[in-house]
Amino acid sequence: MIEFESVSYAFEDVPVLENVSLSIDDGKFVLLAGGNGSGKTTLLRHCNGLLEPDSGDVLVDGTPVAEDLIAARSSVGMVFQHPRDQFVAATVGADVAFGPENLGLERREIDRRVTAALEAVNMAGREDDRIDALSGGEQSRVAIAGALAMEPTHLVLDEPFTGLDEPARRSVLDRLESLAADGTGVLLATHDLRDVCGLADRIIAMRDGCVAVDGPPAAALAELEGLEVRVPGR
Ligand SMILES: Nc1ncnc2c1ncn2[C@@H]1O[C@H](COP(=O)(O)OP(=O)(O)OP(=O)(O)O)[C@@H](O)[C@H]1O
Repeated sequence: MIEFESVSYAFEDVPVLENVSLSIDDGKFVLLAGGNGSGKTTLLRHCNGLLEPDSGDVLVDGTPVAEDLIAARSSVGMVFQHPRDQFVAATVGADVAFGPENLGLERREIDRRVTAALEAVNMAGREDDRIDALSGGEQSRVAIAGALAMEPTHLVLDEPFTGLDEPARRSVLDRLESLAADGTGVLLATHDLRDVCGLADRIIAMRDGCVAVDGPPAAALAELEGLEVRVPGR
């Protein structure tokens, strides 16, 4: 479980998160909606300690993130908005292996995880491909595989469809749908709910650093007016 307890955070004295409290159960598909600058990225970055609250606490599986960063980062896999921001190696296999290598796992276990993570994103057997030769959709899926190789309980994604054409968007969405069906929790930040809300168990919407709406999709969608979020039918 990921829990935010009265979390506030400011960039240079400008409040960005204000008294955010919420908890996200394992195995749920949760959409984090909100317009530009509403605080989605900042909230996500608190889930695995990339940012620390000025006040309040973020807990993963009951432990404050700052107390055990390694545990939080094993439990919460992060996929950034632009996959290129997260690649550390030139080839697919080396990149996906990077996280498990840093956990100090044995080679056989690392190889097993890389194979499984690439299978999960439909990139099986592509270990030797150069990342810079992949399409945008393939890069996004490799970025997701890099997070999956840590065998996280939650996969946290920040606007993963940015810059993708429709087929690529569809293929990333299909992968997320099957991961969620297999029990991985998904927390996905987006300002465009049009073809993702059918997958969600819950929508949390932010406005000005606060949680403005939180509930099951049908109820939440009815309350999103004025939040700069694209919803089905609009
Ligand atoms: N590194 C930073 N320094 C100063 N201000 C920042 C920084 N990062 C974000 N902010 C500010 O914090 C606020 C929230 O930004 P954040 O990126 O969390 O919102 P967002 O909902 O993810 O928006 P977007 O959809 O545009 O990515 C914005 O006003 C933004 O300008």
